[in-house]
This record gives sequence, C-alpha cells and structure tokens, in this order.
Amino acid sequence: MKVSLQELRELFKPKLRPIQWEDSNNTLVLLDQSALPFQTTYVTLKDPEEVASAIKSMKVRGAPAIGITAAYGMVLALTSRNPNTLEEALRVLSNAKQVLDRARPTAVNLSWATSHMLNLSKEAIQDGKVRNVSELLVALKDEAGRIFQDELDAELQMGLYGAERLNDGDTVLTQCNAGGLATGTGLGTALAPVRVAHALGMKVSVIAPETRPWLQGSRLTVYELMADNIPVTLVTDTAVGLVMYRGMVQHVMVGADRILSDGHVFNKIGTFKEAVIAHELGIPFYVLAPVSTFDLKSRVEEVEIEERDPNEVRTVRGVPIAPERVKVYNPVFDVTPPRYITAIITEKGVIHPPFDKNVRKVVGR
Ligand SMILES: CSC[C@H]1O[C@H](OP(=O)(O)O)[C@H](O)[C@@H]1O
Repeated sequence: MKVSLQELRELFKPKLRPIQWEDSNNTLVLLDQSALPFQTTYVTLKDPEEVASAIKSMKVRGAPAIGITAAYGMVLALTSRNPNTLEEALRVLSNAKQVLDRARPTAVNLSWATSHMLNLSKEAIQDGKVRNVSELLVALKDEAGRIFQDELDAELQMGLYGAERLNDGDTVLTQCNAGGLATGTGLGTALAPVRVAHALGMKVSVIAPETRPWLQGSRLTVYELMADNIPVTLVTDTAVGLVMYRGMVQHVMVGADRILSDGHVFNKIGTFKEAVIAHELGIPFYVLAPVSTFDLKSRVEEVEIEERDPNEVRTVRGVPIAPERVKVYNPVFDVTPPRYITAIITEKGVIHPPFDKNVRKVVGR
C-alpha cells in the first residue's frame, strides 16, 4: 500500500475537531465528550484549573487528547496568571503542571505533555531563545500546536501501518474509543487503520463493545464511525467472546494509555479479556499508540490504575441499575501482559515480540 504521508494528509480531512485553541482570546474550546452523542456542546476554558476539571470529569478523554489538552493547559497558565518575569513564569508553569498531572493518573500522555512544556520553557530561557514572558508564551503556543500536528501525523502513519494488515471484507474488534475523539485530532489510533483503509477504498467494518461503565464504545466510537459512514456494529461487553468464537472478527485493534518497556499495556478496562480470548483463538491483537504513550521507566506494579466514582457503575446515565448502597469496585483501566499482544503499532514503526528488547529499539529513549 504505497501512499505517502503527504498524500494521506490530503486524503484525510478530519470532520471532528474535539480540541480548538482560540488565539484571539487565549481560550481552549473542547467538544464535551460526556454529553455525546445526544448533545453537541462545547466548554471554553481559560486556566489550568478549568482544564484539569475538564479532564477529571472526562469532558475530554483519551490518552493523546488528554496530552494535547494538558499542553494547552500549560499555555493557559501563562495567559491567565500574566507573570511579569521569566522566573515567575517558571513558577506558574510548575504549579500548573502539578494541578494538571493530578487530574487523571493512568494515561502517561498527560504528564509527558506537562513535563515537555515545562522542560522546553526552562531550556528556551537557559539558551536565551526567549528573552521575556511574551516570547515564552509564543514559544509555548507554537509547541502545543506542534504536539497536536505531530499527533495527527503519527496517527496517519499508524493508520497506514495498520491498514497494511487489513484485507477487503475484514472486521476489526476494538475496545472503548480510541478514535478521533480520544486523540483530539479527529482520526484516532485504534480506529486509524480502518479510517485509512476506507479512505483508500477498502471495505472494512468495526465491531464496537459498549465499554461500560462510561460507554465510550456505544456513545463515542459508534458516533464517530457512523459520521464517517464506516460500517459499525454495537455489541455488549459480554458478547466479545462469542463474536470472536464465531469468527466474526479478523483482527483486534485497541488503543493504550500507557505502555511499558517490556510491553505491558494499560488500556480501558476490558482490554485484557479481549486479548486473552484473541490469543486463545489465534486472532491478531494489535495495540496502536504514539511514542508519547510509552513509559520506559515504570514497572507494572508501580502504575496507578484509576478508580472512579462508584455511581458510574451503580447507574447508567443517572438511572439506577443496582441497589443504592451496594459496594462497588470501579477500576477504569486494566493491564495486558505482552504475551497476549501480536504487535504494537507506533508512528516510528511496528514493534514485535520480544518487547523487552524491541520497544527501546523503536521508541528510542
Ligand atoms: C487513543 S485513546 C487511549 C485510551 O484512552 C481511553 O480511556 P478514557 O476514555 O478513560 O480516557 C481508552 O482507554 C483508550 O483506549
């Protein structure tokens, strides 16, 4: 499938724009993903506290989208606090990083983005590239925009690598939403191969599990794919075993929130069970993520798996489905060991086992 990145950029014009920077008034506008698909509403944010709240309440969610949003949260730290000196600006940025990093613990893209923006500021000041706060603000706005564009290019490249593994008529099982809403670009990671394949004229379809309790699958993945006229079938989370047993899917493609140097993958709760069933049935299981999702320092037992409000499980969109005071355990991510993963597709290349040797060769850090 010989298509250049430039040709793909021309071919793929995202319809969805979940994250918009408004330079005229230094605000960040987010499509409120907690209201989709029944309401299309936007929130306008003007400081890092509002950004952290939007991430925590999942108005914006998805590891890469959280990273891009946090990068703009660092820009908003300067525009909302108006520091007078570069020294004060660094203090403001350090505080903003602390506020933003606390919003959600598992997706490494968040802390990667805030660290990247803070370190870039320190280096630019130290190297004399910026001489005052105004120049630093321009540099940070440009960098946040670059992170956004790099993410889109990464997804186009991952989409091409993934589409090369698809054949006409294939069906891809996914998990949660790892599409254009989850990355903020309108394209996605796990959904990129299907979108690129479609753009290149292939007939591929998706089976999307609803993904309780937040329903990213039934509310967001279905919404995105139907908007692009890509065939999608919604199933319950409990149906994925039968779907694979009956040979209804040829590939499983999922996103990731954090990938370790040995190939352990943290992703939406329910991913692990899909991986084990796929492995048992000989169905290829691909993880797609940009290199900003890799954490080469942490060991699997050190990574915090976010637990959210028990009422997310006791109710569906506010409607009770369990006795009010039932005890609840609500982890929203799980971890898939490397032995269940066929390959990890990144924008820098496709990583095959043994991951403990090959991750660093590709991710290069
Ligand atoms: C490419 S998005 C990665 C990842 O983020 C989602 O989690 P959440 O909706 O809770 O932010 C899900 O795990 C996706 O696979």
